[in-house]
Amino acid sequence: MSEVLVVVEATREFGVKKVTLEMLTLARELGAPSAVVLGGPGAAEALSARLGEYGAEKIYAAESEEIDGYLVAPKATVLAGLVSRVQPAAVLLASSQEGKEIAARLAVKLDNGILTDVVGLGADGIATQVAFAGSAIVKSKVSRGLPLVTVRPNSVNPIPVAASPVVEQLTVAVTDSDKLARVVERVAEQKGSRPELTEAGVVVSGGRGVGNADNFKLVEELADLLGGAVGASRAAVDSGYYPHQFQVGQTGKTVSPQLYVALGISGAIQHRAGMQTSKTIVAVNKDGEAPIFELADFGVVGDLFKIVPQAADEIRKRK
Ligand SMILES: Cc1cc2nc3c(=O)[nH]c(=O)nc-3n(C[C@H](O)[C@H](O)[C@H](O)COP(=O)(O)OP(=O)(O)OC[C@H]3O[C@@H](n4cnc5c(N)ncnc54)[C@H](O)[C@@H]3O)c2cc1C
Repeated sequence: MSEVLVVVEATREFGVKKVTLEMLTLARELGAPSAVVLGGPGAAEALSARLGEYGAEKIYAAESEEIDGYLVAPKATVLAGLVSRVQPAAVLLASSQEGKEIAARLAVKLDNGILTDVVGLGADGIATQVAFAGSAIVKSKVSRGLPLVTVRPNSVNPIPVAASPVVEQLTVAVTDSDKLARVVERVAEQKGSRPELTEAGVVVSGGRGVGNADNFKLVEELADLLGGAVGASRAAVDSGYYPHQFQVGQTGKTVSPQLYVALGISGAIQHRAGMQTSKTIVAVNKDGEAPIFELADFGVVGDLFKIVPQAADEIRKRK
């Protein structure tokens, strides 16, 4: 069975990211999953147990200060060498900012096609892809080279299958032009206890209808009760109600949780672009004609300041 390379996304504090486990699950349907860890010295050892729990049969470890100390260029170079040698059935990266940039550089180096924002991939190489800012779902296939795809977080249900991965150390040889953008400092994001927005199973978002920054406590309270992340529309962000890194939409983050709750959000096309692949959408809006209701699985026409506290009380009771 051909290998399928999964490029590992991980953080220093929390280890392997959920999207990596999702990609390993997807890779198992396509061939033999091999995880590729690109990081500083010792990076693979810290991650290997978790990667094995999700079926990684092999781990390629490219560990070097040259990988850790520079932006994505060295990673693309190492990957290009590995892909040329192994000739995998497919290469999967996360549809994150970094994953997409590595994939794009890899595609150029290999003169290979690329598909981004993929939400499904068959053994025949046909991908289901979210295109045109989320307004279209298309079937596509890389017609030049191997399937090189970036996978959107939350597209696949991660299922563990134990494996005992063999670790192979890769030689890291990068060029001077790979080392033009050096990392000078890393600052851990202040996150609190909420899950990361793009990886959360539940997202509760507030829009201009929330009215002001203080009222966003209501959005946060509901998110916390549901164990979810908080999002915001651009109008809410532009009005200063909530920080920009939580913006959902065409010019913000793309989310695809099991449950998306939209509070006081009208449902403009640019907002929908970032959340319309959510599995279940619940909307609360006092305007029954708001476009968000065209998309919602469950809609409540009413004042969010009455509805949300009632919903929160009910959730507390049932807990
Ligand atoms: C190039 C471009 C990129 C963009 N990118 C994004 C993007 O990434 N993300 C994004 O979100 N937008 C984006 N926008 C903006 C987008 O077009 C909309 O303006 C924005 O999404 C509107 O945000 P909103 O729904 O919160 O506000 P509004 O459209 O003002 O809607 C507020 C809603 O709240 C309801 N409401 C008010 N009070 C209450 C209450 N008490 N209870 C219940 N409901 C209430 C109202 O009925 C209304 O439907 C972009 C626009 C452009 C041009």
